[in-house]
Amino acid sequence: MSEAAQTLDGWYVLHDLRSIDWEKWNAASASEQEAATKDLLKLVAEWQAVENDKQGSYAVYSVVGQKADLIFMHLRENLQLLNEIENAFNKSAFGRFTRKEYSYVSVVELSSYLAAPGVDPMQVPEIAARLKPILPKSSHICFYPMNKKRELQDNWYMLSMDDRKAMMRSHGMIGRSYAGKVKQIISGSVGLDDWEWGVTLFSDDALQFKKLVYEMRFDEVSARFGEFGSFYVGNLLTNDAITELLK
Ligand code: VOV
Repeated sequence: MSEAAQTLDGWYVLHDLRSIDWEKWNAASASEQEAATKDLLKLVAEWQAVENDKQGSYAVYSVVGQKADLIFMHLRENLQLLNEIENAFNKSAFGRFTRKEYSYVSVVELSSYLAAPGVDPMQVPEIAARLKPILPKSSHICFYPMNKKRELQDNWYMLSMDDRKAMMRSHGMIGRSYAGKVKQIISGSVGLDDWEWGVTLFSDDALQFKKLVYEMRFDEVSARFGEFGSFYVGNLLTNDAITELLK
């Protein structure tokens, strides 16, 4: 049996994708619409307060294209807290105007492939901070789930640790060349959801998502082993943008 990579695991993650039922919304009275908008902004304020206390983080984006209208990303210490967030949303005046399109449950993960030997990673402040990240409020988000192949010829899980380390080093080098342009949050979901990882990218320039993902397609770990689910790309929804959207 090949040696399993050790993982460091941080906050749990919920990606919650919704569509707005515009027919219902347009049929609602102005006061109902106003109450629903207020309720959504109240939820956002609660999420922001939790983030200010460093007990979790959140992101709200509108989705471009027809897969959904909104993507909410929440990070919390445990699954119960994530469940509370989705229940509160469902019960809210705004939640009643939405349809559930997709969700993804995972946990922020760092793998040990590139860890410095003899160092306790939890004692390195930057590593601890990466496990409980405050999500950047960048202009754009890109989210997709992925697997690593388990086929006869190309089975990631049967490669030696050294081979996997070498490939992850090359992967990390490409990623690092996007420093300052793209921030990545990798969350593990083996045993939690239908794919093995959630990949969430943030950038102020959406074109950088295409450039980064394209470049990685030529790198062995993605070229040989990567399998990808649907991509969701979106624009930041500030409070003003939420009010404008629902006007
Ligand atoms: C901004 C870009 C960026 C950077 C800097 C970066 C760096 C790194 C490092 C250094 C490491 C290894 C240690 C760790 O930190 O875990 C990883 C790990 C990982 N990555 Fe990555 N990645 C990026 C970006 C990045 C992208 C765009 C993708 C999607 C791949 C694609 O083809 O679409 C990805 C995937 C992953 C995954 C699934 C893992 C876990 C693999 C496992 O088997 O455990 N990643 N990644």
